[in-house]
Amino acid sequence: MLDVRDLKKSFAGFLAVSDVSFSLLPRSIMAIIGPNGAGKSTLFNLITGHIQPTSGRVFHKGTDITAAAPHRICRRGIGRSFQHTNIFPGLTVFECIQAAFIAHHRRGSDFWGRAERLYRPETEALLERLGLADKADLLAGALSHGNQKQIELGIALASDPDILLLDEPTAGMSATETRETIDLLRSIAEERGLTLLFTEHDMEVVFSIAERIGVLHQGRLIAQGKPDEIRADAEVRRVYLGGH
Ligand SMILES: Nc1ncnc2c1ncn2[C@@H]1O[C@H](COP(=O)(O)OP(=O)(O)OP(=O)(O)O)[C@@H](O)[C@H]1O
Repeated sequence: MLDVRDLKKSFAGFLAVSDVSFSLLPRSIMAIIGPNGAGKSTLFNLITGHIQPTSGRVFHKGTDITAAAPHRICRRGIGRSFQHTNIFPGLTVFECIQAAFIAHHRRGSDFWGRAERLYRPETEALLERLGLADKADLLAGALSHGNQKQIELGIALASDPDILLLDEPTAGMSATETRETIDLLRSIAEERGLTLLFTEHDMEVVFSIAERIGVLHQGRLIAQGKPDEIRADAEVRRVYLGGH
């Protein structure tokens, strides 16, 4: 589904990502973990075309997508949600998701169509699935942080991705919201046959949902493998996991 080969990004001589290689099988769930500044966001930005690599390649289903424009990569089926929520606070929850459907289907410039009539059933179904149906008419900006992250997940799902990149999907959530979000992600991924790649600082989240884990340290992927293998890896324990 995704093949990252020898990816490298240098910022004025500083190697933020260094020779990173890994592959994602269809329907797999992989976490990228590592301390602050390890290069996780840079790696995601390289995959989604938001920054250009110094060298290395990214393949999506066998096609080289290295350095393609972000909207093209999104349209190919690589969706993303960000660490800091990226919603329109002045729109209702319904309008946020509806706008994402409209944007994905490029209907925004449809002069004769009334935007508010478009994609209503799709929007309603997705809100229902996210557990946000009862909040559809509330302003997105007035919702809890956890609900706003769910809206963001909905915006990413509206583009019907086959891979979803999630940057700290449970950051800032309460324990209950975190548990609900993990359950939601797992079940939506299964239903839609999604491949998930996510970063996360909460090790409980990582070890409860990831089938594979990659550990970034100073830009290098120092280990990758199944959760048990990562837990037992001496170098990973030394640089990152500590007591986990
Ligand atoms: N545009 C940039 N110019 C220069 N240095 C950068 C740039 N973007 C990131 N870096 C540096 O690259 C390194 C990796 O940063 P990155 O944000 O990818 O780490 P991260 O693992 O996502 O951290 P966090 O967990 O805090 O989000 C850091 O040292 C950062 O200062």
